[in-house]
Amino acid sequence: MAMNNLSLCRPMVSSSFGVNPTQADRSSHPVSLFIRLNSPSMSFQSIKFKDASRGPLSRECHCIPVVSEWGTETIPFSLIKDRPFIKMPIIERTPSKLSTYQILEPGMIVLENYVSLMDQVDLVKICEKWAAGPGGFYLYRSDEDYVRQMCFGRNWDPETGYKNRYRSNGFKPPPVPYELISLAEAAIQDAQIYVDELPSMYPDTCLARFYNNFGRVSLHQDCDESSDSLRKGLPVVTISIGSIAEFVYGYTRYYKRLKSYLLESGDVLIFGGQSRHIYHGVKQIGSHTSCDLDELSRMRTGRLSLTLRQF
Ligand SMILES: O=C(O)CCC(=O)C(=O)O
Ligand SMILES: [Fe+2]
Repeated sequence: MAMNNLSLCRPMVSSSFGVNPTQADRSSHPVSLFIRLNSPSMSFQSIKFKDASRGPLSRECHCIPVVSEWGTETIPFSLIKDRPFIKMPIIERTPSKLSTYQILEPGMIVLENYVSLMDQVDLVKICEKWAAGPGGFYLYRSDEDYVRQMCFGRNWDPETGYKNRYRSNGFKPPPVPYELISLAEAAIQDAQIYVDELPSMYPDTCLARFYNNFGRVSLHQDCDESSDSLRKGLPVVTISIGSIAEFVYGYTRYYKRLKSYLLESGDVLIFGGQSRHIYHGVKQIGSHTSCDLDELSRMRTGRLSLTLRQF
């Protein structure tokens, strides 16, 4: 499988990148009421969040962590459930569903179904190359086995930001895979057609997170990048793979004013420009995922998010 075909996931903007009115329900609902209704494969019953009764998210800023047990090194963690030989069927690399987009706020957009199934499988494989090695996934909450992370390009951790070039185990993060760089750049270029004043950026760092079905990330702003990057509003690009995630966001930390959006496998979320400092978090992970992805990638049940930024 040719990895460099990743660029093919970029939709033809003029033909397949229109707004699909049926997708309009996906965003801007109050958090507590949000139900995704628009997908034939997903009804209210089929979205099972593990802990729907969770209260407001606590505040977390990447600059000011609220937990002290960050950075626990753990035993190797493979993204893959097991390693059977899978004969890959020939599948089109173009997205199977129509790519659409939703503008969430000025400078903030989701490119829905942007990454084709086969490119998602490739991205899982690329991450898996590093996942269980010394630079691979580690727990950042020692008492909660919910979210693991690893870095490409630059080391980042919630306690020290980008200050430590090496992980606590002495490992320097591998370079950002070029497939991820070109995907992020293509996504930004496509987004710039619809979003005013969205600057370009060259991703030199990528934070990969793997959430199991109890995973979440508290409300925070991404504010550890260089002052130049922040001042220019260089966008943050997150690729979602696997289980659906309830992403919450808003210009305030006030829980009731947050909006919510369900990110699905293959979606790319971008926020930059005026929204670069927006508060955001992952409230919960649902059990719904793509059976095809499950079968082809053998990724563990959960969500892989790949967040690219320019330091
Ligand atoms: O996983 C996500 O979608 C968001 C992750 C995030 O906010 C971050 O890494 O700063
Ligand atoms: Fe973030």
